Amino acid sequence: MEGEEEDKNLVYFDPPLWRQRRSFVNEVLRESKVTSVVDFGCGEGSLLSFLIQPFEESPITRLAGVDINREIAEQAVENCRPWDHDVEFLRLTPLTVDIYQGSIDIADKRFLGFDALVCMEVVEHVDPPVLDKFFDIVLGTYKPKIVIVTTPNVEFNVYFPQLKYGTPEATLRIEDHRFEWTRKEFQEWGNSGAKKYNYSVEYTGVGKLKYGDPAVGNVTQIAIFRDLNPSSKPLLSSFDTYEHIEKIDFPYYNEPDKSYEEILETIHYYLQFLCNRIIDTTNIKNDQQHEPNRIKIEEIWDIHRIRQLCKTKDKLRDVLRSSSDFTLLNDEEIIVHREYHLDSYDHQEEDYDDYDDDYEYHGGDEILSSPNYNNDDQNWVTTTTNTAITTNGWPDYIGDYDSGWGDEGK
Ligand SMILES: C[S@@+](CC[C@H](N)C(=O)[O-])C[C@H]1O[C@@H](n2cnc3c(N)ncnc32)[C@H](O)[C@@H]1O
Ligand SMILES: [Mg+2]
Repeated sequence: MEGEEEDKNLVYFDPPLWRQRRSFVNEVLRESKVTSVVDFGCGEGSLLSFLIQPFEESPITRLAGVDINREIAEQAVENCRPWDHDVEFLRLTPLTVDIYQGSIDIADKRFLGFDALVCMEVVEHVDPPVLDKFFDIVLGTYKPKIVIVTTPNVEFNVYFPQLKYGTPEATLRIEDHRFEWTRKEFQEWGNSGAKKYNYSVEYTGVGKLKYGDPAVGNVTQIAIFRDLNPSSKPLLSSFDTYEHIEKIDFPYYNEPDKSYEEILETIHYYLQFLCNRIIDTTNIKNDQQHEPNRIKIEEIWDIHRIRQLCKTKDKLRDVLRSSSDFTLLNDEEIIVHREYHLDSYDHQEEDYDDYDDDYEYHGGDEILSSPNYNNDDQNWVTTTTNTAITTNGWPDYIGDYDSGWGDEGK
C-alpha cells in the first residue's frame, strides 16, 4: 500500500494461528473420512465446537472430549451445545458430543473404538509420568485409525525476542509449559511411539511468518500417526473411568422415506421458484446462458428440504428420471417440461403452521419436518444462506478470547 511500510518484524499469523490449527486438523480428519473423534485435553471445546459442522459438510457422528480441569470441561459442554439454527436446519445424521473430566494418563474403556484422537497443545502441559503413558494409552490401547498431536516448535522462539531463545536465560512461551521441543526432539518422541505400536508417522506444522526463515519451521509442529495394524489387540486390559459430565445430542432429521410421488410434489414446489428465478441457490442469475426451464441438479440439491427427502444426489436423479416432467440432459442438468404460474400458487400453509414445533431431538419418535423457509412467508431461505448461518464454529467473541494462547503460538 502506498505510504505504508509493512513491518517485516511483526509476529502475526494470517489466518490467525488458532484457526490454522483447527482447520488443519479438520481437513486431515475429513480426508481420512473419520466418523468419530476424541479430543484429548479438549480445553473449552475449541476444536470440538469447530468440528460440529452442518450435516452436509462432515460425516462425523460422534465426538468426545476429556479435560483434567472440571471448570474448563464444563465450559466445553456450554460451547458444544446446539444453537437455534441446529434446530431450525436439522442435520441429516445424528451427532452426539460427550464431555468428560479425566486425565490423559488414564485409559477409559468407553474411548475404545473411536476412529480418530486429537491431542492439540496438551503434551507440553503434562508432567513426565503422565506423558510416559501417552503412547501406551493412545496408540497401544485406544488404537484409533489416526492420531494428531500438536505442540509448540521451540526453534520458532527466535521470533519471540522476549523468550531469549538460545541463551542461558531462555524462557518458555507460557509458564505452564513443562517443555517445548525442537523438531528433532518431537520426532524422536513420535518415532518411538510409532515404532512400538506399529503406526506410521509424518511430521508437519502450521504457522509461518510471511518474511520468516523457512528453516526455522512452523510455530506449531504436528505429528500424524496412522495405524498400520488395526487388528492388533489393545495393550491395557484394566481400565479406570473418566467422570462423564454431559452427553449432548444434536437434533437430526429422521423422517421415514417418502414416496417418489411425494418427493416430486415437493420438487415441483421448489422448481416453480427456481424456474421463475424467485430463488437462486447457486448465484447463476447473471449467467447469460441460463434458460428458464434448464435447471442444474446442484441448484435443486442446494435446497435443504430436497436434501432431507432424497438424502443422496443419486436418489434425486432417480426421482427426476421417474417423471415425464423432466429430461435429464446429463447427470448435472434437467429440462423442465412444465410451466409454473406463480400467481395461481397456493402457499403450503399447513407446513407453516407446524413450523415451530415440528422437530424433535435424536431418539424420539415424532416425525420430523423442517420446512425450508423461515416464519416470514415472503422470505424464502435457500441453502446458500443456510450454510452460512449453520456453520457451527466459534462465535467471534470466543475467537478473540482464544487468541490469548492461540495467536502467539502458545
Ligand atoms: C493449552 S490447553 C489446549 C486446549 C485445547 N486442546 C485447544 O487446543 O484448544 C491445554 C489443556 O490441557 C488440559 N490438560 C492438562 N493436563 C491434562 C491431563 N493430564 N489430562 C487431560 N487434560 C489435561 C488443560 O486443562 C488444558 O485445558
Ligand atoms: Mg501449550
